[in-house]
Amino acid sequence: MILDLDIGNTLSKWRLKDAESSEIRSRGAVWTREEWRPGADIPDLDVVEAVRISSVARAAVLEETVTLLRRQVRHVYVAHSTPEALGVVNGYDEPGRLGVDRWLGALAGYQLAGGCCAVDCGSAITIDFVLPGGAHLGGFIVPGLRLMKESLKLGTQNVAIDPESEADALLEPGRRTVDAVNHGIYMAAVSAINRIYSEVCDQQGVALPVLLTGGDARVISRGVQVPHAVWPDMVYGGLEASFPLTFAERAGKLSGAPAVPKPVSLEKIRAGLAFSMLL
Ligand SMILES: Nc1ncnc2c1ncn2[C@@H]1O[C@H](COP(=O)(O)OP(=O)(O)O)[C@@H](O)[C@H]1O
Ligand SMILES: CC(C)(COP(=O)(O)O)[C@@H](O)C(=O)NCCC(=O)O
Ligand SMILES: [K+]
Repeated sequence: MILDLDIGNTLSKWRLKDAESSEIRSRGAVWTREEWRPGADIPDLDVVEAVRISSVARAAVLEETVTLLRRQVRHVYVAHSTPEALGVVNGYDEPGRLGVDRWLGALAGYQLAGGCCAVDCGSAITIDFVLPGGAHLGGFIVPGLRLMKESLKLGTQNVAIDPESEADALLEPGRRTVDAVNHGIYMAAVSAINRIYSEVCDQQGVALPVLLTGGDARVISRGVQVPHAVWPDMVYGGLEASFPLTFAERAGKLSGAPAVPKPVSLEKIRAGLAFSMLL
């Protein structure tokens, strides 16, 4: 079995993948912490022959995790942001400083769609752009829904946005604190994504497919107006592409990859942008 780990600032996600059949056998998530208990937090390591890790948590968390895993697992692969990989050129002045989850998302998105806009809706919402030739432009970092809510300190922390809510309902003015906050932060997040996408496509003269991932991808998806696909395994896709282990991975097949969304025309994006400037 292959154990894939995606250690975020809030949640550490894991999945077990069958090295022979490439099927996903199980998956889970625990709060990001410094110490793991195999068997309780993550699967028993006896069945694991290789681990692939993406981590943006504090360096100590990654160190502890790698030390623990190396005792029991033969192959431990840790992803890092590099100046170039798989046809993508990292747009950061200091490529190693780009969050590795963003880098893996960009690699997966490029592998799947060519140029793309990769949006990761987790503790932070990150919006990264890769042009069809493989140039990563850099991106945008906005606080995630949960961080925005916590920063307000209005006692509404524990009332999450219902992931089933209709986007229309979330656009109405709230008549109590919790709704005012939830609708406000939701609008802040989706307006930022919609606007940033249009601005960058306009600047670059290209309409890019949009891919969403992260814990809040589904609810944010309802408010994103441009065509897009939700790809919960996008970061794992970057791990697969960087460290291909199974037959399917070596053939370039990324698990759980959605159909590539067809972007609207650049003319339409520009018309939308021009219209929003008039208001
Ligand atoms: N069941 C859940 N438990 C915790 N957070 C959740 C859950 N469902 C959605 N979320 C949202 O997803 C975010 C975490 O998403 P994730 O992509 O795992 O973030 P990160 O990679 O930063 O740890 C939380 O901040 C919260 O807004
Ligand atoms: C921006 C992030 C905090 C997002 O992390 P996440 O929300 O997935 O936990 C992470 O990618 C990170 O720590 N990046 C380093 C800074 C940068 O990318 O510029
Ligand atoms: K993120």
